[in-house]
Amino acid sequence: MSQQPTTLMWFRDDLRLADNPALEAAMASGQVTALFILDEESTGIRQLGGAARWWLHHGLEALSRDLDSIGVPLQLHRGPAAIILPGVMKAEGASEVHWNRRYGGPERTVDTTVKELVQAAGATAHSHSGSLLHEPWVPQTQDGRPFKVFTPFYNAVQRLQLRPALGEPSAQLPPPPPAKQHAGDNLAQWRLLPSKPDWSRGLAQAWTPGERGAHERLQRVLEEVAGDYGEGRNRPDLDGTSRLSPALRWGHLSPVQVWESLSATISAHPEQAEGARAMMRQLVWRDFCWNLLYHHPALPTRNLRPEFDVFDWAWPVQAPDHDASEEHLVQELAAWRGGETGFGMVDAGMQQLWQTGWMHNRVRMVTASFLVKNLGIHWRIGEEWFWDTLVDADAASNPANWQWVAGCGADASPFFRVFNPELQAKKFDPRGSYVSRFAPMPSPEPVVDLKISRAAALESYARMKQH
Ligand SMILES: Cc1cc2nc3c(=O)[nH]c(=O)nc-3n(C[C@H](O)[C@H](O)[C@H](O)COP(=O)(O)OP(=O)(O)OC[C@H]3O[C@@H](n4cnc5c(N)ncnc54)[C@H](O)[C@@H]3O)c2cc1C
Repeated sequence: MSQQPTTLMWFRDDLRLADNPALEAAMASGQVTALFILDEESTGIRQLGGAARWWLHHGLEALSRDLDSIGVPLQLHRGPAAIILPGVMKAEGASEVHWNRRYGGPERTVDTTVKELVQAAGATAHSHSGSLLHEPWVPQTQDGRPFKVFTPFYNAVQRLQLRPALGEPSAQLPPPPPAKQHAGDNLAQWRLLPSKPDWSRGLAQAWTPGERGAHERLQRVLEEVAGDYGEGRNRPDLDGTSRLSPALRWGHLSPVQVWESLSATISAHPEQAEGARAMMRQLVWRDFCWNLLYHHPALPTRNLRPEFDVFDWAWPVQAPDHDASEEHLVQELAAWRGGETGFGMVDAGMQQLWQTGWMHNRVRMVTASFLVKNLGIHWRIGEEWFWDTLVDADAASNPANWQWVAGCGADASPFFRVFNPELQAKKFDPRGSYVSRFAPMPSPEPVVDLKISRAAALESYARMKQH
């Protein structure tokens, strides 16, 4: 039997076997060796947050087991991808590498460099579309520009043809030779898990990272959540949303798989169509955020609306009785992070985030609005905290949503919407069960006066508009 050429599959944000276009193509063309590179050194690549590292550790363990079952070895390497990947190709004698595309600025630069190096070495690099519903350059306005507002983007996406989801690849034969010596790191060497203290118990109780856990949750969502999503989605006290965000973030599921499953639910159970369609619309929000990042690579750090650069969150100074000293702001920030602001909905959200690595969307909006508008602290500081603590933190959805709440984002969100955490709690946690589950008791003294701080925010905004 002739020896098949070795092909590399480079995993990144797509830790799954099924509906993985790059893996499918790699397996069609040769004997596959899989690779994951922990790259925290290439220019501009953002270091993963603590909760993300926890997820990555377990996600890679699961991936490695799943790959084992189809006879594909997984190598782990750490360092700049532009050095590591060509090195692995050489060591393996690989003539091809496949990956699913990434859309952040620094990641795209790395991928372009890697492609050039691979080609210069006489091999080929193939990129595939596997992590979004549609590539970010596909939905366009009538005059060929990227969208800046969600609703027309959503309408345009509705008119596009979605690729069909792929199944799981069959096992490769003959079985691979035993792992070569020095074929990468051991996962434990990366020390992705927290120790001293180990704060991950709540995360471990809440989540099962990996493709299997993701499919189990998807099944449950289809059976029990999607139909009522229209009403349940705003209720943090209920299991009313999919909680698939980390599975989508790490690519244990593709958005195409979720979309297809929801479409099938609509066909089989038309009475669930409203809820399922509302959930599909949220998947388009995910694509929209990646569109924004693709077309505005500075999204994680720069206001999308430049007029906000002038005023840049300096308004607490304006509130008559507000202590705007740096020391006081640091205390307020600590109260926000620690869930000790004295506002039940904010505190419950921040505690849920700390304990489980996830927070309900409505509460994310409330806590973000509170930080930016009532405490007058820059959205970037909140974004960084979420980046560190969310298991689903991603380079597009996190800053895009922070900017949306702050009012400086691309979407036409009215800045004047300052969420009132007390009213939000009454409306969306009517029995108080969410707040009493997560918020500390007794509730601390409120760190700020809602009315005064709101008025100060609005006044500063009005002044900015006059600028
Ligand atoms: C300040 C702030 C920060 C956020 N940071 C992130 C983040 O880092 N990563 C992240 O995935 N989401 C983020 N979101 C969006 C949203 O809160 C989460 O996607 C959602 O709460 C995840 O829960 P779920 O899976 O149950 O969502 P569901 O309501 O079940 O929605 C289904 C899927 O659609 C996508 N989705 C839903 N809402 C949004 C949205 N507003 N923007 C982008 N995608 C969306 C998610 O992939 C989600 O899993 C943020 C929202 C806010 C207000």
